[in-house]
Amino acid sequence: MLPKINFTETAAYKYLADHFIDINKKDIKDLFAADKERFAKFSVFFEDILLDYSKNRINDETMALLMQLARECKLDDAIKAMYSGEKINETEDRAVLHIALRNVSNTPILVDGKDIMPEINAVLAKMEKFSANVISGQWKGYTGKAITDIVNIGIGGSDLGPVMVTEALKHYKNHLNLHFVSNIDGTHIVETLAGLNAETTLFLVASKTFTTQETMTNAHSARTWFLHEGGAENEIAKHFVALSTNEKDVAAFGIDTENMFEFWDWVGGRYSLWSAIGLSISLSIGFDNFKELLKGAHATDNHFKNTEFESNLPVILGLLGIWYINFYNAETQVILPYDQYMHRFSAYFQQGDMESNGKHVDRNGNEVDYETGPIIWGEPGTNGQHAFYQLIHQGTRIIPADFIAPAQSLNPLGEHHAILLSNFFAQTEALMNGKTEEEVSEELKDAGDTETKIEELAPFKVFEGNRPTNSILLKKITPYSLGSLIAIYEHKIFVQGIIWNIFSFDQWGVELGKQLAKKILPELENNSEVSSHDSSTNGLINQYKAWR
Ligand SMILES: O=P(O)(O)OC[C@H]1O[C@H](O)[C@@H](O)[C@@H](O)[C@@H]1O
Repeated sequence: MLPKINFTETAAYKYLADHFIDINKKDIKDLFAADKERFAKFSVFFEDILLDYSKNRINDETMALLMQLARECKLDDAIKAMYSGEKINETEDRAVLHIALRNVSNTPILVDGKDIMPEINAVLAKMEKFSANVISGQWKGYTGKAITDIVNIGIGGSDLGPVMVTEALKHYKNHLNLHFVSNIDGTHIVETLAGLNAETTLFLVASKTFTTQETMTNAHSARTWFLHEGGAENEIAKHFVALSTNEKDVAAFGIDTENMFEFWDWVGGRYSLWSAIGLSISLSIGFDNFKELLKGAHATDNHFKNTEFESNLPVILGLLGIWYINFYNAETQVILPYDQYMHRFSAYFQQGDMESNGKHVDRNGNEVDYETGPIIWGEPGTNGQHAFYQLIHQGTRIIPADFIAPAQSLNPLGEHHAILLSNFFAQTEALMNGKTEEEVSEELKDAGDTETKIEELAPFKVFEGNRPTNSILLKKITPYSLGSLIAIYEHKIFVQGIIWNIFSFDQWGVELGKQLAKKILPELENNSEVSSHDSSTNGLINQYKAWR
């Protein structure tokens, strides 16, 4: 059982509320001026990852109180509960064990008294063999040709992780072409299949439940396409495999359960890239690299479990988030990777974070009276700089930002990486320091502007600064370091969920829309006027019918 403590009733929370009044008057740049040790104090290494959190609106006391808050909320007990396989996903009566999927040290992990490691290792061995066969060309399509194209059909957690990781690790990929179909919009599958040859295409039907409407519809369309292109029913096994927990429905679809890669109900969809759902990753970069990804995540898992809170990256990041969300009323959190390969990283954590902590009922079943999960967004730098950074620099909201960059480029090209990184360093500096009216006036004077012009323009050119950022500098993007980084963010979400006293591993909020769509679908079958809904929904449906 997880602790069920209202964090706003802890002593630490009350101290933090008082402390906030004091620190809110301070500027980060003054805190730097007053403390030569600030960077050393507020930065921490984990292997080849450096987290610098010194450019935040914090001092020693803030961090000490945040750590106290974590202790009063019994974060340590919660971590132990997760790692020991307790059913901490109480509303679904399930354990939460993505950490087991990457438990490369193989220490037993028990669920209902049974060690789950042998099952995990068996699926990994099956993935290894299958990946090797497909990559080497030993696995043949129905006309005896090797596979050239892989199409992963899945949505949500059965899509976003594989997409993000295969993109982030594209540098390590082999000759196989990867495609991902998620959207129910027919355009997605039509456009994907348009360039493909059925003889050399392998479909991975990725769905934990194997009942998701989008995935099942797309999978059936892929099957129809395969048969239409010349494949026969009894050749489906050579071109369709399933990644799922639902053996019965996989068999009903016509996929040989020999070609099913299993996972388990204690793997949440948005935490499933480490499971059989990662088969597309293993096919794309080879199983050895997939294993490296798992190893990197495992290293983070050990760090999170064994390191004191004060030097624990997920704990620090989680608590800083709490500081801004619950004391500064920050509504969003922006994630800004300065790495083109990581262009889906923020999108991935939109599901990871928002589906986990977008909850308004606490673990006691009561409405919360504080804010929970933030809105997660972001794009890679430097593209974001030319799009939305204006609002981060000069808008009215406080937007805590995570800047992420690799020190080494995987594509060294002239000055590119130095220019990229100069922007990475400059942005956090600019957000912190801002630009005073004096500095602006000086600049305008140097440019030859008149006194009147200077007075007119200055207010618009002032940057108030004091905008908080974390910088995460990695040595290099490798399967291992990416695995570590993803796991850091996963555990950060866990930390925040524990403090907010919410259940982070269910997702009831995705159900209502699905139910209503199922009710509406039959109403779209004929042309008769619909009147069973509110006037807006009726009006929209009837106009659709008139225009289709
Ligand atoms: O893998 P599945 O079962 O197809 O689910 C896909 C997605 O469905 C729902 O939107 C949610 O439950 C997500 O968490 C999940 O990732």
